[in-house]
Amino acid sequence: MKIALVGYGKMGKIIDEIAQKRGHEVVARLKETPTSENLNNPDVVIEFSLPEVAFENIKACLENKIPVICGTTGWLEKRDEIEKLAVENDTAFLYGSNFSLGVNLFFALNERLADLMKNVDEYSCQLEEIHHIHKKDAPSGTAISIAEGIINNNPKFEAWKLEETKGDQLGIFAIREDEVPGTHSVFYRSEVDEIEIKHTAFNRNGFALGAVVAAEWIKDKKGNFGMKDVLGL
Ligand SMILES: NC(=O)C1=CN([C@@H]2O[C@H](COP(=O)(O)OP(=O)(O)OC[C@H]3O[C@@H](n4cnc5c(N)ncnc54)[C@H](OP(=O)(O)O)[C@@H]3O)[C@@H](O)[C@H]2O)C=CC1
Ligand SMILES: O=C(O)C1=N[C@H](C(=O)O)C[C@H](O)C1
Repeated sequence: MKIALVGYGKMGKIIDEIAQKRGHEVVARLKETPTSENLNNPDVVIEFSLPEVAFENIKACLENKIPVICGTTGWLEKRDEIEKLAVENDTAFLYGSNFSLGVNLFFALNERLADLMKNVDEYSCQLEEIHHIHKKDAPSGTAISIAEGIINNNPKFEAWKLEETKGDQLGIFAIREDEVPGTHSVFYRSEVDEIEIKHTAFNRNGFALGAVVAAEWIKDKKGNFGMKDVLGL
């Protein structure tokens, strides 16, 4: 496949390497808004840029009828508009807050545990995410996905907020530390014990591989998708 990379920072560079190892041609490496010219006629775009520019980047690609794999987080208030554009332009869009296989298995485990806990009043629930000091958004997109998984499976919670859990607001602590690639924990605490489920990324390779696998999957698809569709979870 011909892959265009929109956003060429920590993630873009690793995706470039993995895509080429898997036999793909990387036809663009952009650090600016994509156009029909600078994209260089790709089969698919993989977008890992910044929260403040992702919407315009994705919009430009979809309006050129090019399918997009988006990993950029922190822009989801405009997701509905993007998903409408994908349908209107007869192309495909796939957003993943986290493309690693491990985190997507963690998402399924988290939802099952939340369902088990919905009738158990002895435990409080708290989320924690730890990332490198360069990260622009908080909480992480992965933490938001985890929170949404709990909210959708446990009616005790209506929404999420930064900091401690209070009433029907599920708390997320966002910690920025050194060069941490991404660690996510869910804690259930009672007066007598604690249950923790945790995912620790050792590096960014799992994120990058998942994005390239999603790009291979989305070819010839139409509509809006997530990593659950790619992995069959
Ligand atoms: N879904 C997932 O699995 C993962 C998602 N992410 C998310 O991906 C995003 C990128 O992360 P990361 O690579 O670490 O961030 P970086 O800051 O390392 O890279 C961002 C890149 O975007 C470039 N950029 C700036 N403006 C534009 C623009 N208008 N159009 C296109 N590119 C632009 C930057 O260029 P310049 O260097 O000139 O500023 C830089 O190359 C973040 O939102 C992060 O949360 C990260 C890891 C995994
Ligand atoms: O910025 C990062 O690095 C990461 N961001 C994503 C997120 O916001 O969840 C995914 C991963 O945790 C790394």
